[in-house]
Amino acid sequence: MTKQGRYKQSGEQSKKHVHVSENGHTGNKSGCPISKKCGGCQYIDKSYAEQLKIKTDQVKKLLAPYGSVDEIIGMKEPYHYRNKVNAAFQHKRNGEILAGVYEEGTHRVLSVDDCKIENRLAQEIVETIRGLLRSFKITVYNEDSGYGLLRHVMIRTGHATGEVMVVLVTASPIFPSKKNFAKALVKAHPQITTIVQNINDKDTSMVLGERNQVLYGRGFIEDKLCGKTFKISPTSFYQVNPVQTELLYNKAMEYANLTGEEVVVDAYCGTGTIGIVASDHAKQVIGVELNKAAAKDAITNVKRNECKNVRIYDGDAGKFMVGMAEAGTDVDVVFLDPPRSGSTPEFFDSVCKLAPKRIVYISCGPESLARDLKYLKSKRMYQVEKIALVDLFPWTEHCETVVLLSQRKADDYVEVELELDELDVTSAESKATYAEIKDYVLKEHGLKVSNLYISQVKRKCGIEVGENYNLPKSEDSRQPQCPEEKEKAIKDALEHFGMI
Ligand SMILES: C[S@@+](CC[C@H](N)C(=O)[O-])C[C@H]1O[C@@H](n2cnc3c(N)ncnc32)[C@H](O)[C@@H]1O
Repeated sequence: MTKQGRYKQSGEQSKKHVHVSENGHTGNKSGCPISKKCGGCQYIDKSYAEQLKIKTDQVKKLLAPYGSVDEIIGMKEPYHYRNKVNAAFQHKRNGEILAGVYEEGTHRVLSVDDCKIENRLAQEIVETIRGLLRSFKITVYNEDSGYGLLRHVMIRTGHATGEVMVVLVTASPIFPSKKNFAKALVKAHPQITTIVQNINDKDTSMVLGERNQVLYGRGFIEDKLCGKTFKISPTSFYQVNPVQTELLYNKAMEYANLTGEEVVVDAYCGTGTIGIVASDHAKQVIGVELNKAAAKDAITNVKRNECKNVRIYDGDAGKFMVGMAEAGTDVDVVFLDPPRSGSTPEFFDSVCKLAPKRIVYISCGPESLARDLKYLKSKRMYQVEKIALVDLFPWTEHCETVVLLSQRKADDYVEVELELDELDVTSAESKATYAEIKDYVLKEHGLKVSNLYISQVKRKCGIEVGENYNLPKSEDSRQPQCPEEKEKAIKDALEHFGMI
């Protein structure tokens, strides 16, 4: 759970404690009474101008070996931008209920009067829920004893649409008077468009469980970004600062420089936002996302925005790219927007095989970005052209980076070519190419093996090699069968490459 403070808005009061910095943005010396304990806003005591400078310096230092960094794109009004608010609850000894955030590194709930970054309405709704708990006799979950019902509340708001989703996370599916509770909540805040009960009955520090039950409305909200509409479910990823996200996506589109002719990959696509925004300017967009709920939302979003040229796949981006490379798909531009931990060598090896003209890397983790750029640099195929910074997370130490890489001229690098007979169209789950398997078998066993033998053994081991790949053309045609010795050697190779 993120650790930001919240509650009763006293905007006027907090203004008394702020100071104005050189660029007119305000800094906060004492505006948040729990900032030291909460730990969510590491830069709460700095002016906004100082925050931007620190972030720029940090990224410049990390990315110095790759290129120069453009001036950071800051937020005009860097307050109450978070469209997702999580609240934890706790009973005090005197019976009073606290609603707030966990004190950093603990599971003690901190109650707060004001949070600079969270959506104001969401904060008011949390406060209302806290009040309703007593009248509805709803108990608060106690992590130590395992008793109690309400574990967390998550509120997501659509910045452009004004839609509001309240997710009540309960430890049990049995929620007495839930419909009446939902009714009372909507009466207090008619802006709420949907209420979902999420059941989390596991002993875990994860906020959300796997089951959802809609108590009111559609069970999701919609928001708009760059003129497109997006469905947001309780569990799907959606950027928390929509105002800055539009600037981030605009920068990514500028870097991609699409003309309408390109085949584009949107890797780690979440609910499909980047690919859908790109789709008006591309021939075809292929999105891939691991989280099933997000991929499902992405498919809905493709239909919702009537994008005829976008296809979404559910799966691991690295493995998906391996499959694309092995199938020899034409790709012109790759967007990737991985989680903070960054991407993988497997992903970049396949990107190099696909050889798109441009790569647009969007990152919320400068360290993992630097690591990945180092890896890409070692492949000598791409060079960094531009680096932009967009501040998506004012008052915190986090920042978003966009990097444009373009393919170096052919004589600057050694191109790795895939042979046609390597094409094994459904090899998304394979980890080594046929050539790699052949090399291994020759080196380790001194045996030469054919593609046919490899495909026979792969099939025997239950590895999908494509419906008709290397199968006899007709029922009665005779094909040589892989001898036992070679079969053993190929199996050894498959084991070596972690394929069986
Ligand atoms: C930083 S988010 C970006 C989402 C989207 N591009 C956006 O702007 O909203 C990273 C996404 O990567 C997904 N993800 C994490 N690991 C993945 C993997 N191995 N393969 C594909 N997607 C993955 C997450 O579920 C999440 O939706």
